[in-house]
Amino acid sequence: MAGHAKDKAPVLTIDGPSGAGKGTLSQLMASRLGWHFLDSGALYRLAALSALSHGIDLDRAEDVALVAAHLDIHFDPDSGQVLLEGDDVTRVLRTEETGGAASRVAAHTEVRQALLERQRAFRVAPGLVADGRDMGTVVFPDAELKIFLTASAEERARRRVAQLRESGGEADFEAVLADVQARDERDRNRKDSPLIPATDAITVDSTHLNVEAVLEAIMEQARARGLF
Ligand SMILES: Nc1ncnc2c1ncn2[C@@H]1O[C@H](COP(=O)(O)OP(=O)(O)O)[C@@H](O)[C@H]1O
Ligand SMILES: Nc1ccn([C@@H]2O[C@H](COP(=O)(O)OP(=O)(O)O)[C@@H](O)[C@H]2O)c(=O)n1
Repeated sequence: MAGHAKDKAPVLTIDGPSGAGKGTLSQLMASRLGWHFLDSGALYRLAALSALSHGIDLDRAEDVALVAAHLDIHFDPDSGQVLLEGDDVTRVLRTEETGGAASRVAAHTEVRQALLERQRAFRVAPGLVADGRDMGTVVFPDAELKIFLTASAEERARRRVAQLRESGGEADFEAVLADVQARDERDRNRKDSPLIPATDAITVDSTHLNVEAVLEAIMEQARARGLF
């Protein structure tokens, strides 16, 4: 079939703004399909943390790209622990502050290029579910199924506050909403790989859907494309 990557493992991409449920749904879909999972945002977060730990100004594109190209990461799938250059960054990786730093380094073309092949290397049999901002537009433009997962900014901020509180942190709704909106704005307006649905993406608005309902909506699309 024209445009079908027959020689490559199939890919399901889930892109969208912060707190839309991409990570949750990508992991659920990966386990339903028995496929691998790529959390591309974690790579941008790790690149930002690595730059900060080396005292590199996040605005210096080429310097950040250099650390991004040489990330020394260990991920323990059983415990979920993440080590960066031997340091345990599991908790700091998920903070809103790190998300903001990730979005700053993600605006640099040099950094995006440095991470491109590393992301594509996750595409191995039997398949890949990839979560991010540009999975369907830039990294895997020939993906078999592309989902653009959205929700209102208020709902996404509510989810993030609940998530931060559950993990023992403190979170103020107005502050989180402002952070989420600032990050969306930067991600949508950057020149390279902005947050935008691929022309062939299916948009799923999760504002009024629980996780089960979103999973069912994505499963239906996956079934329709013969991914099961
Ligand atoms: N449809 C949904 N309804 C309610 N809560 C959700 C839904 N989808 C995800 N969540 C919760 O919202 C939080 C953020 O989800 P996450 O998957 O981390 O989003 P993203 O990866 O898009 O930033 C998590 O605590 C998750 O359990
Ligand atoms: N494919 C990707 C994934 C993340 N990112 C950047 O990395 C930041 C953190 O991504 P994330 O997916 O971990 O963030 P959340 O959606 O989990 O809040 C985003 O705000 C983007 O700026 C990107 O530019 N491209």
